[in-house]
Amino acid sequence: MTTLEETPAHLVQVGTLIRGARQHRGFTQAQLAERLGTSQSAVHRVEQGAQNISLDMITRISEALSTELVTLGGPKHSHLRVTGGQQLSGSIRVNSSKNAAVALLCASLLNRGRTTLRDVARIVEVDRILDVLTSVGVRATWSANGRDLELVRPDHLDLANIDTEAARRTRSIIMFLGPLLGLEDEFRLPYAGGCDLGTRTVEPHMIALRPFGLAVTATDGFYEAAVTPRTGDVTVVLTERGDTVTENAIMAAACHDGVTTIRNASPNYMVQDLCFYLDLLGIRIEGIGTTTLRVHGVTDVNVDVEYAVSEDPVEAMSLLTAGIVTHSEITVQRVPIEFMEIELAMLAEMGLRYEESPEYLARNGRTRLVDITVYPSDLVASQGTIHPMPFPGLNIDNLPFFVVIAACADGSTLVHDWVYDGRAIHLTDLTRLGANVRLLDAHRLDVTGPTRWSGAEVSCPPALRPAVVILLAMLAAKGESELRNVDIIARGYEQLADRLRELGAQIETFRD
Ligand SMILES: CC(=O)N[C@H]1[C@@H](OP(=O)(O)OP(=O)(O)OC[C@H]2O[C@@H](n3ccc(=O)[nH]c3=O)[C@H](O)[C@@H]2O)O[C@H](CO)[C@@H](O)[C@@H]1O
Ligand SMILES: C=C(OP(=O)(O)O)C(=O)O
Repeated sequence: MTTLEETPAHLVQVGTLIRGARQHRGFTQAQLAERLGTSQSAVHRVEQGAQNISLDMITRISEALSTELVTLGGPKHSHLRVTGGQQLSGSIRVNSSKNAAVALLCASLLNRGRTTLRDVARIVEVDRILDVLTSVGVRATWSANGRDLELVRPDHLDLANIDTEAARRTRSIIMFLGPLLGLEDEFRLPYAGGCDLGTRTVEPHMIALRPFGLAVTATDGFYEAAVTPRTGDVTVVLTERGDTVTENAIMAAACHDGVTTIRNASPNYMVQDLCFYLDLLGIRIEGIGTTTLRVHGVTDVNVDVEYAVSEDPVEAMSLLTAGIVTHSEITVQRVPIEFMEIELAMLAEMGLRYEESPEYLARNGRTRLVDITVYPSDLVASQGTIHPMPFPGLNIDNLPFFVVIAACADGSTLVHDWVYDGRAIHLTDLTRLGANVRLLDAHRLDVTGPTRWSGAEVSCPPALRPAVVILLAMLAAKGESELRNVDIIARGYEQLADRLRELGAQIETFRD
Protein backbone atom coordinates (compact mmCIF):
# COMPACT_ATOMS: atom_id res chain seq x y z
CA MET A 1 0.00 0.00 0.00
CA THR A 2 1.17 3.52 -0.77
CA THR A 3 1.70 5.81 2.20
CA LEU A 4 0.62 9.42 1.96
CA GLU A 5 4.20 10.73 2.03
CA GLU A 6 5.17 8.77 -1.04
CA THR A 7 1.89 9.24 -2.93
CA PRO A 8 2.70 10.05 -6.56
CA ALA A 9 1.46 13.51 -7.53
CA HIS A 10 -0.64 12.22 -10.43
CA LEU A 11 -2.64 9.96 -8.10
CA VAL A 12 -3.40 12.91 -5.85
CA GLN A 13 -4.46 14.89 -8.92
CA VAL A 14 -6.76 12.11 -10.10
CA GLY A 15 -8.17 11.72 -6.59
CA THR A 16 -8.88 15.43 -6.39
CA LEU A 17 -10.64 15.35 -9.76
CA ILE A 18 -12.83 12.47 -8.65
CA ARG A 19 -13.67 14.15 -5.36
CA GLY A 20 -14.61 17.36 -7.17
CA ALA A 21 -16.81 15.48 -9.65
CA ARG A 22 -18.51 13.54 -6.87
CA GLN A 23 -19.21 16.66 -4.84
CA HIS A 24 -20.48 18.41 -7.93
CA ARG A 25 -23.02 15.59 -8.36
CA GLY A 26 -23.99 15.88 -4.69
CA PHE A 27 -22.94 12.30 -3.80
CA THR A 28 -21.32 11.23 -0.57
CA GLN A 29 -18.35 8.86 -0.68
CA ALA A 30 -20.66 6.10 0.56
CA GLN A 31 -23.14 6.71 -2.27
CA LEU A 32 -20.43 6.62 -4.91
CA ALA A 33 -19.06 3.45 -3.31
CA GLU A 34 -22.49 1.85 -3.52
CA ARG A 35 -22.73 2.66 -7.23
CA LEU A 36 -19.30 1.19 -7.83
CA GLY A 37 -19.95 -1.88 -5.69
CA THR A 38 -17.01 -1.04 -3.47
CA SER A 39 -16.50 0.30 0.05
CA GLN A 40 -16.56 3.89 1.27
CA SER A 41 -13.00 3.50 2.52
CA ALA A 42 -11.88 2.43 -0.99
CA VAL A 43 -13.42 5.62 -2.43
CA HIS A 44 -11.78 7.56 0.38
CA ARG A 45 -8.37 6.08 -0.51
CA VAL A 46 -8.85 6.83 -4.22
CA GLU A 47 -9.76 10.43 -3.47
CA GLN A 48 -6.74 10.81 -1.18
CA GLY A 49 -4.55 9.55 -4.03
CA ALA A 50 -3.52 6.65 -1.80
CA GLN A 51 -4.50 3.92 -4.24
CA ASN A 52 -3.40 3.06 -7.76
CA ILE A 53 -6.35 3.40 -10.04
CA SER A 54 -6.85 1.73 -13.41
CA LEU A 55 -8.25 3.37 -16.52
CA ASP A 56 -11.12 0.92 -16.26
CA MET A 57 -11.94 2.17 -12.78
CA ILE A 58 -11.79 5.80 -13.97
CA THR A 59 -14.30 4.94 -16.70
CA ARG A 60 -16.61 3.26 -14.18
CA ILE A 61 -16.42 6.27 -11.89
CA SER A 62 -17.24 8.55 -14.83
CA GLU A 63 -20.29 6.43 -15.57
CA ALA A 64 -21.35 6.29 -11.94
CA LEU A 65 -21.20 10.07 -11.77
CA SER A 66 -22.73 10.47 -15.26
CA THR A 67 -20.28 13.22 -15.88
CA GLU A 68 -17.46 14.08 -18.19
CA LEU A 69 -15.62 15.69 -15.34
CA VAL A 70 -13.51 12.66 -14.57
CA THR A 71 -10.90 13.15 -17.24
CA LEU A 72 -7.16 13.32 -17.00
CA GLY A 73 -5.46 16.69 -17.33
CA GLY A 74 -6.22 19.51 -14.93
CA PRO A 75 -9.41 20.39 -13.13
CA LYS A 76 -12.23 21.96 -15.12
CA HIS A 77 -13.73 24.92 -13.35
CA SER A 78 -17.25 26.19 -13.89
CA HIS A 79 -17.96 29.73 -15.00
CA LEU A 80 -21.13 31.71 -15.49
CA ARG A 81 -22.01 33.89 -18.45
CA VAL A 82 -24.65 36.41 -17.45
CA THR A 83 -26.67 38.63 -19.76
CA GLY A 84 -27.88 41.26 -17.33
CA GLY A 85 -29.99 44.35 -17.17
CA GLN A 86 -33.27 42.49 -17.37
CA GLN A 87 -36.07 42.33 -14.87
CA LEU A 88 -36.87 39.07 -13.12
CA SER A 89 -40.35 37.81 -12.34
CA GLY A 90 -42.11 35.00 -10.53
CA SER A 91 -41.63 33.20 -7.24
CA ILE A 92 -38.73 31.37 -5.67
CA ARG A 93 -38.51 29.27 -2.48
CA VAL A 94 -35.87 29.65 0.18
CA ASN A 95 -33.98 26.41 0.87
CA SER A 96 -32.97 25.13 4.28
CA SER A 97 -29.83 26.61 5.77
CA LYS A 98 -26.24 25.52 5.43
CA ASN A 99 -25.39 26.64 8.92
CA ALA A 100 -28.16 24.69 10.65
CA ALA A 101 -27.46 21.63 8.50
CA VAL A 102 -23.80 21.42 9.48
CA ALA A 103 -24.62 21.87 13.17
CA LEU A 104 -27.31 19.18 13.00
CA LEU A 105 -24.99 16.79 11.20
CA CYS A 106 -22.46 17.18 14.00
CA ALA A 107 -25.17 16.91 16.65
CA SER A 108 -26.38 13.60 15.19
CA LEU A 109 -23.24 12.11 16.77
CA LEU A 110 -24.96 12.55 20.14
CA ASN A 111 -27.68 10.06 19.19
CA ARG A 112 -27.22 6.30 19.08
CA GLY A 113 -30.64 6.03 17.44
CA ARG A 114 -31.54 7.01 13.87
CA THR A 115 -31.60 10.70 13.02
CA THR A 116 -33.52 11.65 9.89
CA LEU A 117 -32.93 15.21 8.75
CA ARG A 118 -35.57 16.42 6.33
CA ASP A 119 -35.10 19.05 3.60
CA VAL A 120 -31.33 19.11 3.77
CA ALA A 121 -29.80 21.47 1.19
CA ARG A 122 -27.61 19.63 -1.36
CA ILE A 123 -24.56 21.80 -0.96
CA VAL A 124 -20.85 21.13 -0.83
CA GLU A 125 -20.50 22.21 2.81
CA VAL A 126 -22.96 19.46 3.79
CA ASP A 127 -21.01 16.96 1.68
CA ARG A 128 -17.76 17.86 3.39
CA ILE A 129 -19.15 17.20 6.85
CA LEU A 130 -20.88 14.07 5.55
CA ASP A 131 -17.58 12.84 4.13
CA VAL A 132 -16.02 13.30 7.53
CA LEU A 133 -18.92 11.55 9.27
CA THR A 134 -18.93 8.57 6.89
CA SER A 135 -15.14 8.29 7.11
CA VAL A 136 -15.45 7.66 10.86
CA GLY A 137 -18.16 5.07 10.37
CA VAL A 138 -21.47 6.96 10.39
CA ARG A 139 -24.00 5.44 7.97
CA ALA A 140 -25.54 8.21 5.87
CA THR A 141 -28.33 7.47 3.41
CA TRP A 142 -30.17 9.98 1.25
CA SER A 143 -33.84 9.31 0.54
CA ALA A 144 -34.93 8.54 -3.02
CA ASN A 145 -36.00 12.16 -3.56
CA GLY A 146 -32.55 13.28 -2.43
CA ARG A 147 -33.87 15.67 0.24
CA ASP A 148 -33.87 13.66 3.46
CA LEU A 149 -30.83 12.23 5.12
CA GLU A 150 -30.77 9.30 7.51
CA LEU A 151 -27.81 9.11 9.87
CA VAL A 152 -26.84 6.22 12.11
CA ARG A 153 -23.75 6.37 14.25
CA PRO A 154 -21.68 3.24 14.95
CA ASP A 155 -21.01 2.31 18.59
CA HIS A 156 -17.35 3.18 18.12
CA LEU A 157 -16.23 5.95 15.84
CA ASP A 158 -13.23 5.12 13.67
CA LEU A 159 -11.46 8.42 14.25
CA ALA A 160 -8.17 7.05 12.93
CA ASN A 161 -9.75 6.94 9.45
CA ILE A 162 -11.03 10.53 9.53
CA ASP A 163 -11.18 12.20 6.11
CA THR A 164 -8.58 14.85 6.82
CA GLU A 165 -8.87 16.56 3.47
CA ALA A 166 -12.65 17.08 3.71
CA ALA A 167 -12.28 18.18 7.34
CA ARG A 168 -9.64 20.78 6.50
CA ARG A 169 -11.89 22.33 3.86
CA THR A 170 -14.61 23.29 6.33
CA ARG A 171 -14.64 25.39 9.46
CA SER A 172 -17.61 23.43 10.80
CA ILE A 173 -15.37 20.48 11.72
CA ILE A 174 -14.73 22.42 14.92
CA MET A 175 -18.28 21.40 15.92
CA PHE A 176 -17.12 17.79 16.32
CA LEU A 177 -15.45 18.86 19.57
CA GLY A 178 -18.70 19.25 21.55
CA PRO A 179 -20.24 15.85 20.75
CA LEU A 180 -16.91 13.97 20.84
CA LEU A 181 -16.27 15.20 24.37
CA GLY A 182 -18.89 12.83 25.70
CA LEU A 183 -17.72 9.90 23.56
CA GLU A 184 -13.92 9.81 23.67
CA ASP A 185 -11.20 10.42 26.25
CA GLU A 186 -8.63 11.36 23.65
CA PHE A 187 -8.97 12.28 20.01
CA ARG A 188 -7.48 14.46 17.31
CA LEU A 189 -9.20 16.66 14.75
CA PRO A 190 -7.67 18.36 11.72
CA TYR A 191 -7.52 22.16 11.81
CA ALA A 192 -10.68 23.91 10.69
CA GLY A 193 -10.61 25.60 7.26
CA GLY A 194 -13.23 27.38 5.14
CA CYS A 195 -13.64 30.56 3.07
CA ASP A 196 -11.00 33.26 2.91
CA LEU A 197 -12.45 35.77 5.36
CA GLY A 198 -9.28 36.60 7.28
CA THR A 199 -8.39 35.31 10.75
CA ARG A 200 -11.13 33.48 12.64
CA THR A 201 -10.02 32.41 16.06
CA VAL A 202 -11.02 29.05 17.57
CA GLU A 203 -9.90 30.11 21.06
CA PRO A 204 -13.49 30.87 22.24
CA HIS A 205 -14.35 27.21 21.51
CA MET A 206 -11.53 26.03 23.76
CA ILE A 207 -12.65 28.40 26.53
CA ALA A 208 -16.26 27.26 26.22
CA LEU A 209 -15.40 23.57 26.40
CA ARG A 210 -12.83 23.72 29.19
CA PRO A 211 -15.50 23.48 31.96
CA PHE A 212 -16.43 20.07 30.49
CA GLY A 213 -12.87 18.81 31.02
CA LEU A 214 -11.48 19.44 27.52
CA ALA A 215 -7.81 20.27 27.09
CA VAL A 216 -6.54 20.93 23.58
CA THR A 217 -3.05 21.31 22.23
CA ALA A 218 -2.46 22.31 18.66
CA THR A 219 0.22 20.26 16.88
CA ASP A 220 1.14 20.48 13.21
CA GLY A 221 -2.23 20.53 11.53
CA PHE A 222 -4.22 18.86 14.32
CA TYR A 223 -6.01 19.71 17.54
CA GLU A 224 -5.04 17.04 20.08
CA ALA A 225 -7.89 16.76 22.56
CA ALA A 226 -7.77 15.12 25.98
CA VAL A 227 -10.90 14.87 28.11
CA THR A 228 -11.08 14.52 31.88
CA PRO A 229 -14.72 13.54 32.38
CA ARG A 230 -16.59 15.76 34.84
CA THR A 231 -20.05 15.53 36.34
CA GLY A 232 -22.31 18.02 38.10
CA ASP A 233 -23.71 21.39 37.19
CA VAL A 234 -21.57 23.68 35.06
CA THR A 235 -21.70 27.34 34.09
CA VAL A 236 -20.15 28.38 30.81
CA VAL A 237 -19.63 32.06 30.12
CA LEU A 238 -18.92 32.67 26.46
CA THR A 239 -16.41 35.39 25.79
CA GLU A 240 -17.92 35.94 22.31
CA ARG A 241 -21.54 35.54 21.30
CA GLY A 242 -20.51 33.36 18.38
CA ASP A 243 -22.85 30.91 16.66
CA THR A 244 -20.72 27.79 16.37
CA VAL A 245 -19.13 28.29 19.78
CA THR A 246 -22.63 28.41 21.30
CA GLU A 247 -23.50 25.24 19.38
CA ASN A 248 -20.37 23.52 20.62
CA ALA A 249 -21.18 24.45 24.23
CA ILE A 250 -24.77 23.22 23.78
CA MET A 251 -23.63 19.89 22.31
CA ALA A 252 -21.10 19.37 25.10
CA ALA A 253 -23.82 20.22 27.63
CA ALA A 254 -26.31 17.90 25.92
CA CYS A 255 -24.22 14.82 26.80
CA HIS A 256 -22.94 16.16 30.11
CA ASP A 257 -24.10 14.53 33.33
CA GLY A 258 -25.62 17.62 34.94
CA VAL A 259 -27.29 20.91 34.14
CA THR A 260 -25.29 23.48 32.19
CA THR A 261 -26.00 27.19 32.19
CA ILE A 262 -24.62 28.98 29.13
CA ARG A 263 -24.36 32.75 29.33
CA ASN A 264 -23.86 35.14 26.40
CA ALA A 265 -25.24 32.42 24.11
CA SER A 266 -26.07 33.27 20.51
CA PRO A 267 -29.83 32.95 19.92
CA ASN A 268 -29.31 32.90 16.15
CA TYR A 269 -31.25 30.73 13.70
CA MET A 270 -28.84 27.77 13.49
CA VAL A 271 -28.59 27.64 17.28
CA GLN A 272 -32.37 27.51 17.55
CA ASP A 273 -32.52 24.68 14.99
CA LEU A 274 -29.99 22.74 17.02
CA CYS A 275 -32.00 23.25 20.22
CA PHE A 276 -35.23 22.10 18.53
CA TYR A 277 -33.50 18.91 17.39
CA LEU A 278 -32.00 18.25 20.82
CA ASP A 279 -35.43 18.77 22.34
CA LEU A 280 -36.66 15.87 20.17
CA LEU A 281 -33.79 13.79 21.54
CA GLY A 282 -35.18 14.38 25.04
CA ILE A 283 -32.64 17.00 26.06
CA ARG A 284 -34.49 19.78 27.81
CA ILE A 285 -33.22 23.29 27.04
CA GLU A 286 -34.61 26.34 28.79
CA GLY A 287 -34.26 29.79 27.25
CA ILE A 288 -34.22 28.88 23.53
CA GLY A 289 -34.02 32.12 21.56
CA THR A 290 -32.38 34.02 24.44
CA THR A 291 -28.80 34.61 25.54
CA THR A 292 -29.01 32.40 28.64
CA LEU A 293 -29.59 28.71 28.12
CA ARG A 294 -30.00 25.93 30.68
CA VAL A 295 -29.28 22.54 29.17
CA HIS A 296 -30.34 19.40 31.05
CA GLY A 297 -27.81 16.86 29.75
CA VAL A 298 -28.57 13.20 29.02
CA THR A 299 -25.59 10.86 28.94
CA ASP A 300 -27.00 8.18 26.65
CA VAL A 301 -29.43 9.17 23.92
CA ASN A 302 -30.89 6.43 21.78
CA VAL A 303 -34.01 7.56 19.93
CA ASP A 304 -35.19 7.55 16.34
CA VAL A 305 -36.08 11.12 15.40
CA GLU A 306 -37.00 13.21 12.37
CA TYR A 307 -36.26 16.89 12.14
CA ALA A 308 -36.87 19.29 9.24
CA VAL A 309 -34.06 21.83 8.86
CA SER A 310 -35.43 25.36 8.79
CA GLU A 311 -35.17 27.96 6.04
CA ASP A 312 -32.01 29.98 5.48
CA PRO A 313 -32.24 33.71 6.23
CA VAL A 314 -29.04 34.33 4.25
CA GLU A 315 -30.46 32.65 1.18
CA ALA A 316 -33.64 34.69 1.73
CA MET A 317 -31.53 37.86 1.75
CA SER A 318 -29.67 36.71 -1.38
CA LEU A 319 -32.90 36.10 -3.30
CA LEU A 320 -34.52 39.34 -2.17
CA THR A 321 -31.37 41.15 -3.29
CA ALA A 322 -31.71 39.57 -6.75
CA GLY A 323 -35.14 41.21 -7.04
CA ILE A 324 -34.03 44.53 -5.54
CA VAL A 325 -30.96 45.15 -7.71
CA THR A 326 -32.76 44.18 -10.93
CA HIS A 327 -35.73 46.45 -10.15
CA SER A 328 -38.07 43.50 -10.32
CA GLU A 329 -41.25 42.29 -8.77
CA ILE A 330 -40.56 38.84 -7.37
CA THR A 331 -41.91 36.80 -4.48
CA VAL A 332 -39.50 35.04 -2.16
CA GLN A 333 -41.36 32.25 -0.41
CA ARG A 334 -40.61 30.75 3.00
CA VAL A 335 -38.59 33.62 4.49
CA PRO A 336 -37.78 32.95 8.19
CA ILE A 337 -39.05 36.32 9.30
CA GLU A 338 -37.65 36.37 12.85
CA PHE A 339 -34.17 36.42 11.32
CA MET A 340 -34.87 39.02 8.64
CA GLU A 341 -36.73 41.71 10.57
CA ILE A 342 -33.84 44.16 10.96
CA GLU A 343 -32.72 43.66 7.37
CA LEU A 344 -36.26 44.42 6.14
CA ALA A 345 -36.62 47.44 8.42
CA MET A 346 -33.37 48.84 7.03
CA LEU A 347 -34.48 48.18 3.46
CA ALA A 348 -37.80 49.89 4.16
CA GLU A 349 -35.84 52.92 5.45
CA MET A 350 -33.93 52.92 2.17
CA GLY A 351 -37.21 53.07 0.26
CA LEU A 352 -37.83 49.44 -0.63
CA ARG A 353 -41.48 48.67 -1.31
CA TYR A 354 -42.45 45.17 -0.30
CA GLU A 355 -45.36 43.16 1.04
CA GLU A 356 -45.41 40.31 3.53
CA SER A 357 -47.91 37.44 3.53
CA PRO A 358 -49.45 36.27 6.82
CA GLU A 359 -47.11 34.07 8.84
CA TYR A 360 -47.10 30.30 8.63
CA LEU A 361 -44.94 27.65 10.29
CA ALA A 362 -41.95 25.87 8.83
CA ARG A 363 -41.92 22.06 8.68
CA ASN A 364 -40.10 21.98 12.00
CA GLY A 365 -43.30 23.38 13.56
CA ARG A 366 -41.33 26.18 15.24
CA THR A 367 -39.83 28.67 12.77
CA ARG A 368 -42.17 31.44 11.54
CA LEU A 369 -42.19 31.98 7.77
CA VAL A 370 -43.65 34.57 5.41
CA ASP A 371 -43.64 35.13 1.66
CA ILE A 372 -42.22 38.49 0.67
CA THR A 373 -42.96 40.28 -2.59
CA VAL A 374 -40.57 43.06 -3.51
CA TYR A 375 -41.52 45.78 -5.99
CA PRO A 376 -39.26 47.94 -8.18
CA SER A 377 -38.17 50.79 -5.89
CA ASP A 378 -35.99 53.88 -6.05
CA LEU A 379 -33.63 53.46 -3.13
CA VAL A 380 -31.83 56.11 -1.12
CA ALA A 381 -28.67 55.62 0.90
CA SER A 382 -29.09 54.57 4.51
CA GLN A 383 -28.84 57.44 7.00
CA GLY A 384 -26.52 55.66 9.40
CA THR A 385 -23.68 53.16 9.05
CA ILE A 386 -24.76 49.68 8.11
CA HIS A 387 -23.10 47.22 10.44
CA PRO A 388 -23.83 43.73 11.75
CA MET A 389 -24.47 42.63 15.32
CA PRO A 390 -24.96 39.21 16.90
CA PHE A 391 -28.61 38.18 16.56
CA PRO A 392 -31.04 39.95 16.90
CA GLY A 393 -28.88 42.44 15.04
CA LEU A 394 -28.29 42.53 11.31
CA ASN A 395 -26.78 39.19 10.31
CA ILE A 396 -23.10 39.48 9.37
CA ASP A 397 -23.61 37.08 6.46
CA ASN A 398 -26.31 39.41 5.10
CA LEU A 399 -24.03 42.45 5.23
CA PRO A 400 -22.36 41.86 1.83
CA PHE A 401 -25.78 42.05 0.15
CA PHE A 402 -26.24 45.54 1.56
CA VAL A 403 -23.13 46.61 -0.36
CA VAL A 404 -24.64 45.82 -3.76
CA ILE A 405 -27.99 47.27 -2.63
CA ALA A 406 -26.27 50.46 -1.40
CA ALA A 407 -24.58 50.70 -4.79
CA CYS A 408 -28.07 50.87 -6.35
CA ALA A 409 -29.22 53.55 -3.89
CA ASP A 410 -28.88 57.30 -4.31
CA GLY A 411 -26.15 58.70 -2.04
CA SER A 412 -23.24 57.42 0.04
CA THR A 413 -23.38 54.61 2.54
CA LEU A 414 -20.77 53.50 5.03
CA VAL A 415 -20.76 49.74 5.48
CA HIS A 416 -18.79 48.57 8.51
CA ASP A 417 -17.91 44.88 8.79
CA TRP A 418 -16.26 44.82 12.22
CA VAL A 419 -16.38 41.03 12.30
CA TYR A 420 -14.27 39.80 9.40
CA ASP A 421 -11.01 41.43 8.40
CA GLY A 422 -10.97 39.74 4.98
CA ARG A 423 -14.51 39.93 3.62
CA ALA A 424 -14.95 43.63 2.72
CA ILE A 425 -12.04 43.60 0.30
CA HIS A 426 -13.73 41.01 -1.91
CA LEU A 427 -16.63 43.41 -2.43
CA THR A 428 -14.40 45.96 -4.11
CA ASP A 429 -14.68 43.67 -7.17
CA LEU A 430 -18.01 45.44 -7.70
CA THR A 431 -16.02 48.38 -9.10
CA ARG A 432 -15.28 46.21 -12.15
CA LEU A 433 -19.00 46.34 -12.90
CA GLY A 434 -19.13 50.11 -12.54
CA ALA A 435 -19.88 50.55 -8.83
CA ASN A 436 -18.22 53.20 -6.71
CA VAL A 437 -17.03 51.09 -3.76
CA ARG A 438 -14.01 52.31 -1.84
CA LEU A 439 -12.22 50.33 0.83
CA LEU A 440 -11.47 52.78 3.65
CA ASP A 441 -9.69 50.10 5.71
CA ALA A 442 -9.97 46.32 6.13
CA HIS A 443 -13.38 46.69 7.76
CA ARG A 444 -15.07 49.70 6.17
CA LEU A 445 -16.47 50.39 2.73
CA ASP A 446 -17.77 53.63 1.33
CA VAL A 447 -20.39 52.93 -1.33
CA THR A 448 -21.81 55.68 -3.53
CA GLY A 449 -24.74 55.14 -5.86
CA PRO A 450 -26.73 54.90 -7.93
CA THR A 451 -24.53 52.79 -10.17
CA ARG A 452 -24.72 52.59 -13.92
CA TRP A 453 -23.82 48.94 -13.99
CA SER A 454 -21.92 47.57 -16.97
CA GLY A 455 -20.95 44.01 -17.81
CA ALA A 456 -17.42 42.74 -17.17
CA GLU A 457 -15.39 39.62 -16.60
CA VAL A 458 -14.65 39.01 -12.92
CA SER A 459 -12.86 36.17 -11.18
CA CYS A 460 -15.03 34.78 -8.42
CA PRO A 461 -13.79 35.93 -5.00
CA PRO A 462 -12.69 33.07 -2.72
CA ALA A 463 -15.54 33.79 -0.27
CA LEU A 464 -19.11 32.58 -0.52
CA ARG A 465 -21.26 35.68 0.03
CA PRO A 466 -19.07 38.13 -1.91
CA ALA A 467 -19.14 35.62 -4.80
CA VAL A 468 -22.95 35.67 -4.84
CA VAL A 469 -23.00 39.46 -4.49
CA ILE A 470 -20.91 39.80 -7.65
CA LEU A 471 -23.24 37.42 -9.47
CA LEU A 472 -26.27 39.49 -8.42
CA ALA A 473 -24.59 42.70 -9.59
CA MET A 474 -24.05 41.01 -12.95
CA LEU A 475 -27.80 40.44 -13.16
CA ALA A 476 -28.21 44.21 -12.77
CA ALA A 477 -25.47 45.06 -15.28
CA LYS A 478 -26.56 45.66 -18.87
CA GLY A 479 -24.70 43.51 -21.34
CA GLU A 480 -22.66 40.38 -20.93
CA SER A 481 -20.58 39.48 -17.89
CA GLU A 482 -18.52 36.45 -16.98
CA LEU A 483 -18.02 35.22 -13.46
CA ARG A 484 -15.07 32.85 -13.58
CA ASN A 485 -14.50 29.89 -11.35
CA VAL A 486 -17.76 29.83 -9.44
CA ASP A 487 -17.36 26.45 -7.69
CA ILE A 488 -17.33 28.16 -4.31
CA ILE A 489 -21.01 29.14 -4.66
CA ALA A 490 -22.03 25.48 -4.39
CA ARG A 491 -20.55 25.45 -0.87
CA GLY A 492 -23.64 27.24 0.37
CA TYR A 493 -26.24 27.42 -2.42
CA GLU A 494 -28.02 24.61 -4.21
CA GLN A 495 -28.36 25.12 -7.98
CA LEU A 496 -28.39 28.89 -7.56
CA ALA A 497 -27.87 29.71 -11.24
CA ASP A 498 -30.64 27.27 -12.30
CA ARG A 499 -33.06 28.71 -9.79
CA LEU A 500 -32.35 32.31 -10.81
CA ARG A 501 -32.87 31.18 -14.41
CA GLU A 502 -36.39 30.14 -13.44
CA LEU A 503 -37.02 33.77 -12.50
CA GLY A 504 -35.96 34.78 -16.01
CA ALA A 505 -32.28 35.49 -15.35
CA GLN A 506 -30.10 34.81 -18.35
CA ILE A 507 -27.26 32.78 -16.92
CA GLU A 508 -25.34 30.15 -18.77
CA THR A 509 -22.91 27.72 -17.14
CA PHE A 510 -19.80 26.75 -19.07
CA ARG A 511 -16.48 25.07 -18.39
CA ASP A 512 -12.96 25.51 -19.70
C1 LIG B 1 -21.30 27.32 10.24
C2 LIG B 1 -21.77 28.62 10.78
O1 LIG B 1 -22.74 28.68 11.51
N1 LIG B 1 -21.09 29.70 10.37
C3 LIG B 1 -21.50 31.02 10.81
C4 LIG B 1 -20.89 31.27 12.17
O2 LIG B 1 -19.49 31.01 12.07
P1 LIG B 1 -18.62 30.96 13.41
O3 LIG B 1 -19.48 30.73 14.59
O4 LIG B 1 -17.54 29.97 13.14
O5 LIG B 1 -18.06 32.42 13.46
P2 LIG B 1 -16.73 32.88 14.17
O6 LIG B 1 -16.62 32.19 15.48
O7 LIG B 1 -15.60 32.75 13.23
O8 LIG B 1 -17.12 34.37 14.41
C5 LIG B 1 -16.96 35.26 13.38
C6 LIG B 1 -15.99 36.32 13.82
O9 LIG B 1 -16.67 37.15 14.71
C7 LIG B 1 -15.93 37.35 15.87
N2 LIG B 1 -16.91 37.56 16.94
C8 LIG B 1 -18.03 36.79 16.98
C9 LIG B 1 -18.98 37.00 17.97
C10 LIG B 1 -18.74 38.00 18.94
O10 LIG B 1 -19.55 38.21 19.86
N3 LIG B 1 -17.61 38.72 18.86
C11 LIG B 1 -16.68 38.53 17.89
O11 LIG B 1 -15.66 39.18 17.85
C12 LIG B 1 -15.08 36.10 15.98
O12 LIG B 1 -13.90 36.32 16.72
C13 LIG B 1 -14.76 35.83 14.54
O13 LIG B 1 -13.65 36.55 14.08
O14 LIG B 1 -21.11 32.61 12.58
C14 LIG B 1 -20.56 33.60 11.71
C15 LIG B 1 -20.88 34.94 12.35
O15 LIG B 1 -22.26 35.03 12.55
C16 LIG B 1 -21.19 33.44 10.32
O16 LIG B 1 -20.54 34.34 9.44
C17 LIG B 1 -21.00 32.03 9.80
O17 LIG B 1 -21.76 31.86 8.62
C1 LIG C 1 -18.90 32.66 6.58
C2 LIG C 1 -19.82 31.77 6.28
O1 LIG C 1 -19.86 30.49 6.68
P1 LIG C 1 -18.75 29.53 7.32
O2 LIG C 1 -18.82 29.69 8.78
O3 LIG C 1 -19.23 28.18 6.87
O4 LIG C 1 -17.41 29.92 6.72
C3 LIG C 1 -21.00 32.13 5.46
O5 LIG C 1 -21.97 31.32 5.45
O6 LIG C 1 -21.01 33.16 4.81
